[in-house]
Amino acid sequence: MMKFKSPPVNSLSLDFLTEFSISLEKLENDRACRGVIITSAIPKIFSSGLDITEMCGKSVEHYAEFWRAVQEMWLRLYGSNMVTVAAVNGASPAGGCLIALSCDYRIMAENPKFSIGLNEAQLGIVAPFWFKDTFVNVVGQRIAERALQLGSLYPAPEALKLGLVDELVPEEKLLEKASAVMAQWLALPDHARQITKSMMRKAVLDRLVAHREEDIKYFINFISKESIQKSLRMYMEMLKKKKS
Ligand SMILES: CCCCCCCCCCC/C=C/C(=O)SCCNC(=O)CCNC(=O)[C@H](O)C(C)(C)COP(=O)(O)OP(=O)(O)OC[C@H]1O[C@@H](n2cnc3c(N)ncnc32)[C@H](O)[C@@H]1OP(=O)(O)O
Repeated sequence: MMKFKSPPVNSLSLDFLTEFSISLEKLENDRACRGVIITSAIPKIFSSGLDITEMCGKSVEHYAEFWRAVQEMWLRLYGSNMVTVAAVNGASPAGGCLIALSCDYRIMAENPKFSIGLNEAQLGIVAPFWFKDTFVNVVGQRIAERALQLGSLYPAPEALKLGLVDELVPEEKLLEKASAVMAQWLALPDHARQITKSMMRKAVLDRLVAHREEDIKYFINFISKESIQKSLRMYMEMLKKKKS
């Protein structure tokens, strides 16, 4: 089991992403480890998504390093040979949602206050093609088109209806259920499951691998625009104001 613990809200900073990727690599190389359950140690928060401060007012070199780390995390998780189960025990916007979507199975706590989705459009930014592809592979083209354009965050019951998560369980039963699902998936021979998983995900993974440097350039170009920087600053101010 991997438990995110980066207070206050498990934002995906460069350090967090690097540590996450290294942990995934270690587990992947450990023949005794056939599956991983991903959850959070922070109450009410799975992950608040990419750390916005990493995308604000930094150098081009920093943006490149950060984006490469985001790509690396996704390539490792989406391309993992292990069985991956997300036990979503709190809010899961944007990059948090991407992590859940990249797993093989998503179980969410049945709390309508917890929401999940790719809300980038609400921040005035665009979910990259590989976020979009991952989303489409889970919910299908029509639901993804609407959800991504509106940047919708869905409360747990709605997320279930759309197929964004596979099931809801009472929060106190989340890990028990995740373990039961893991046991069910691990009952199959690894080889057949892994080849099937790779077959289903290969095209989407290959697309980023083939365009990785181009994608970094797009990101830098996009995020460096003054209009985008302004949107992000306003969004951060709004988050801070919400408290007072
Ligand atoms: C041509 C096309 C080219 C495309 C190129 C690519 C373009 C760029 C693509 C970028 C993709 C981005 C993906 C992302 O993941 S962006 C991040 C999106 N995340 C969010 O919108 C979530 C924001 N946060 C919240 O909604 C709430 O914080 C949350 C519900 C998660 C928790 O609420 P709670 O009330 O418990 O906590 P607070 O809001 O008070 O937050 C506590 C402190 O944490 C700070 N915070 C929150 N989220 C983030 C974040 N994502 N990054 C950095 N910091 C964050 C918040 O400001 C509070 O800070 P202070 O205590 O200092 O006030």
